[in-house]
Amino acid sequence: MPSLRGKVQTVLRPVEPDCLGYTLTHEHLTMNYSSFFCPPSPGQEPLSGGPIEMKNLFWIKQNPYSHKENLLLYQETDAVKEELLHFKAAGGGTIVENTTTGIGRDMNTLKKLAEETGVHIIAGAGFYVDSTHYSQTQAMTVEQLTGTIVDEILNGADGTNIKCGVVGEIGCSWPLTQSEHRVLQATAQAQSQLGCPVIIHPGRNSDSPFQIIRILQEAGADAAKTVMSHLDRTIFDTKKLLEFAELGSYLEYDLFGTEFLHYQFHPDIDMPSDNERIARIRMLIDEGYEDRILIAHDVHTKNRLMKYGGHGYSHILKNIVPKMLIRGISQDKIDKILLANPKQWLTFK
Ligand SMILES: CC(=O)NCCS(=O)(=O)O
Repeated sequence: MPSLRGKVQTVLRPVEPDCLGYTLTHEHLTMNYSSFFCPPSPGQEPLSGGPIEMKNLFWIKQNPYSHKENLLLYQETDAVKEELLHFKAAGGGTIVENTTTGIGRDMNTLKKLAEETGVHIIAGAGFYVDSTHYSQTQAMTVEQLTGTIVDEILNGADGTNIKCGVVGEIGCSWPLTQSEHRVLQATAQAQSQLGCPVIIHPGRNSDSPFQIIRILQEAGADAAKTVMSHLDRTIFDTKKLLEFAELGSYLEYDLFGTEFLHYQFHPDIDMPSDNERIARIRMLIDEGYEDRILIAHDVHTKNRLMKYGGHGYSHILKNIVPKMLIRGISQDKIDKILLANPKQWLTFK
């Protein structure tokens, strides 16, 4: 088995890190999120069925998890292909596809999309949050879970010979469950065997990222090769965010394009706007963390696609980068965030 050291593993083949180009480190191209359906507020039930139309788009934007069809991104491969070509035309090179076991990972579709668009696609190994763990997953030991993750990277996932190139997004709830704890330990063991990149979906509590990094490190992981996703909705207090940054993981703001009044998964959380995300990133750069920042959109519902009036996969390149420049983030720093940092993270050690 040739070593992956110094390479990035896409769904087509291992490639040289220099060929990645602008990289979004947290997206989904095909996924089934139906198990996270949130029943709508009383009186709004009729809105959750039926097709996505102009007249219900605003409601879906505010209640993305209450519209049944909106959760079935896997039905939109043709639109996703078109939008990947749009991403490429906007200067994009690579997408890390974070769909793991439990939310409908589809390796064959990822391979086809990579072949047909020329965009580098990197697939995720491992498991999403506990509520999606199969009973077999719940029953597995850390060693067995490690074996599965390693196999998905070295030999291929889901009965294919198409290989994953990162571990994650590894799903964590708050409070963390025992099964998620074992998956984290297995993630750390796989990382220490393979030198691979890891990406984590934390629970919706500001203590969750700290707990996760501690568990990973105790099990042998390298925080410097690990991404903490979804910081947009997880750590709001500046002092606490800087304390977390000190632990050494990548700091990912990956919900660009998500702007709504009411965050259905956690009503106590006010989802920030894109302008607030840019201000946070600016603060982290000013504090010296420019080598640790990553950004993405985490497209995972249909309404985020351009086909349905959403921003697609090009919003960061077309709209966020120009706004970052206006807010005093230099092109040099932007290139770190979209080019150098992803390349560094994705290269096997
Ligand atoms: C696919 C996925 O994990 N979506 C949820 C993102 S969120 O930050 O927990 O809302």
